[in-house]
Amino acid sequence: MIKIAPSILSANFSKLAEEIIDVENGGADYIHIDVMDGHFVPNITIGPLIVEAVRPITSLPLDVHLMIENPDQYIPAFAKAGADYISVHVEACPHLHRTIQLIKSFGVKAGVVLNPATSLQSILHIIDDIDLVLLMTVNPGFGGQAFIKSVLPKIQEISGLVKERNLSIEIEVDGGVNEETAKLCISAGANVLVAGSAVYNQTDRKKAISLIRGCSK
Ligand SMILES: O=C(CO)[C@@H](O)[C@H](O)COP(=O)(O)O
Ligand SMILES: [Fe+2]
Repeated sequence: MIKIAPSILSANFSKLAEEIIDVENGGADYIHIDVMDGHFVPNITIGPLIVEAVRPITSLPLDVHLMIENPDQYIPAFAKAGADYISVHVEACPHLHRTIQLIKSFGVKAGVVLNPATSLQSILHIIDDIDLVLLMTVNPGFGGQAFIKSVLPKIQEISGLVKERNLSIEIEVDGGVNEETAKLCISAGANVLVAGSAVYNQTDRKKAISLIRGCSK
């Protein structure tokens, strides 16, 4: 079962509630929220206040992707704001195991994110502790970038590991996912596809979501 997580980064923020309801009605499985701090990545976006405002708008799980330095400082605020998943970049976590325990202490599902250049080796020690692995298929910071195909073997590698060890970890991909690149990600073993521009740049979001999921309409 392939899940689609539209990223609101590409939504029209002047009517955010409508934009979220539109993708929920269109069959989205999660709402992906990109949090950027202007330090870990060269862009600034959303804070806990927006997560809190979005929470009552939808019954879908809120999938919060933290692209920030020192995530431990802000995890409590995002958890209290209503995040269902909080994912942190391994590149921003010198004490990754502690950070994952902090996320889970709030009853929130814990994810780890790897930049395209980061190898799976960096998360092997915490593989039994996490709910989700997010593999970036662009360099984080902006929507609308081109998919980096060289990440595909890493998706296959984590997928093989998850099967071999019979783990219940979701494998999410993020960046440049569209109707075509989605097929490559699904074949490699991903089961959650984040899509920002490929959903929100279309007027018919239901059709866009179906096409990314691999349905014919
Ligand atoms: O985390 C990020 C970017 O850093 C993403 O979630 C983007 O928002 C995805 O946008 P598209 O590449 O699908 O347009
Ligand atoms: Fe993201």
